[in-house]
Amino acid sequence: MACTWRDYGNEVFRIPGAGAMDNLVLPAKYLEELKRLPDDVLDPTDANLERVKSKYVAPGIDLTHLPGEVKSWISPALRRLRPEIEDEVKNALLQEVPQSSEWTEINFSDKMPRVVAMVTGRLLVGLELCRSATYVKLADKFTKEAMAAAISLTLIPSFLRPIIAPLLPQLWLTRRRMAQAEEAFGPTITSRRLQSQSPNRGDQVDILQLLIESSDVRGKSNRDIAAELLFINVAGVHSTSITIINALYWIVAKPELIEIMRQDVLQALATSGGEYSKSCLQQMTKLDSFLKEVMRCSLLASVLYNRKVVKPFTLSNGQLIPSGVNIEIPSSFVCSDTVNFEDPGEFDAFRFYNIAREYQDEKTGSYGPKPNTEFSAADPRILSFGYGRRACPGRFLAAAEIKMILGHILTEYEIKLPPGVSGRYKNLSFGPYFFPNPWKKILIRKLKQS
Ligand code: HEM
Repeated sequence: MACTWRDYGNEVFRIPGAGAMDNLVLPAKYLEELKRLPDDVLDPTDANLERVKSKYVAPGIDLTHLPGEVKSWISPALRRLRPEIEDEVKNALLQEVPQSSEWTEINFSDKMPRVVAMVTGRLLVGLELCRSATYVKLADKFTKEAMAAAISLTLIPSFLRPIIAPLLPQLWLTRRRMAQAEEAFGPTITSRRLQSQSPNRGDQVDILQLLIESSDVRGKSNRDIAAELLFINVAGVHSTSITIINALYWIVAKPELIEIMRQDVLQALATSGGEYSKSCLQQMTKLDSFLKEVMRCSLLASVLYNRKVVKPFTLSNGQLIPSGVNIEIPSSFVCSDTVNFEDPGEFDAFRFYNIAREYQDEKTGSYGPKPNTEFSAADPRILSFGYGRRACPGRFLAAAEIKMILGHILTEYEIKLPPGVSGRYKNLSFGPYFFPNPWKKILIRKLKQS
């Protein structure tokens, strides 16, 4: 009989893999003690780069400093650039979504990665580049092809990878995209290098500029910088667009939610003069709860919180964890455990909204310290954004983008399942990854302005 997470979710167990080292799956009860271990004992960067097989996808390119650079840049950038994100959301939806008042079929798996590439690109590379057809195509295609290459490599035993990798068509594609990116972004990188040396250097605020400036110190080429940009897209665009598609598949399957979420967005916008300000986004409490439930019920992977063990350590139960192995936490088990959630098998859009309200002060209306009810919290009961010091630094940006994109779709369009279709489109899985079925369609039409 097949084993389930319920049989093993609370034990340490080993997954013999095709990798050089096995994966150890640790129960979530150890998260707090794992969180206290320094990076020279548990290393997320190595584990994440191994997961995307960067050694093969981008040979000879050092990507280890990227998490630090993204982390230092992202929060100030989000504070400064929120209006620009909103502007780009409007532009990207105009470009990618049919504007007809007649019902039209749309495949969001094709369209959403391009929308998110443009919106995230506005922060990463600025207005001019993020709207160029070549940038959007490269960001979209490289993200998909790099994920496909990583998954294919995972299936090949590690000792055979150096021999088989050069024969893999997925790797030819990613290498071709990197060469195209160097050619396409090269002139911008070169001209910005010159500007940054000039006393009249403009106040560029995107990450491309930071990568260029740090590359002068690190002696990096245009090829290195172009590859770094593509990998930031892999981190940012893929998970954000999958989360939006998951949310759309849930909401059309439960159409009674559409009007409730639309009103939640409109009421929040009414308090901010129609602008997606920080406080307006925070006031979309029902949408926030819905999105967190989407994350819980449509996980991106069955195991998360990947770390490479650099030095051996001992768990509080006395078990020695040796160096060299990868560890991970069984997110599929954690987020469906009755210890963490009541009726975990139910999709309850208001689950976190209702929990948060229990913590609301009746007199002032303000919330006390809420137990991780926000979508963007790095919640150990769901783990979609990881956990601890090295949790996803892009989660606040992702939350802002997702709310703005869904907010615009809900308030400017009507959406529904095609005739004859009912229920939620089932997600597909490959290895530990889950993703929305890329062949499914939704009907959309522009809302009539009253
Ligand atoms: C819904 C969208 C997103 C999801 C679900 C997501 C998920 C994750 C997860 C699970 C991790 C590993 C954390 C850990 O192991 O503790 C991570 C790390 C990371 N994410 Fe995200 N992410 C999202 C969006 C973004 C965006 C928009 C960016 C930036 C543009 C970004 C940049 C990063 C970076 C740089 C890391 C590595 C952090 C480190 O090693 O310190 N992510 N993300």
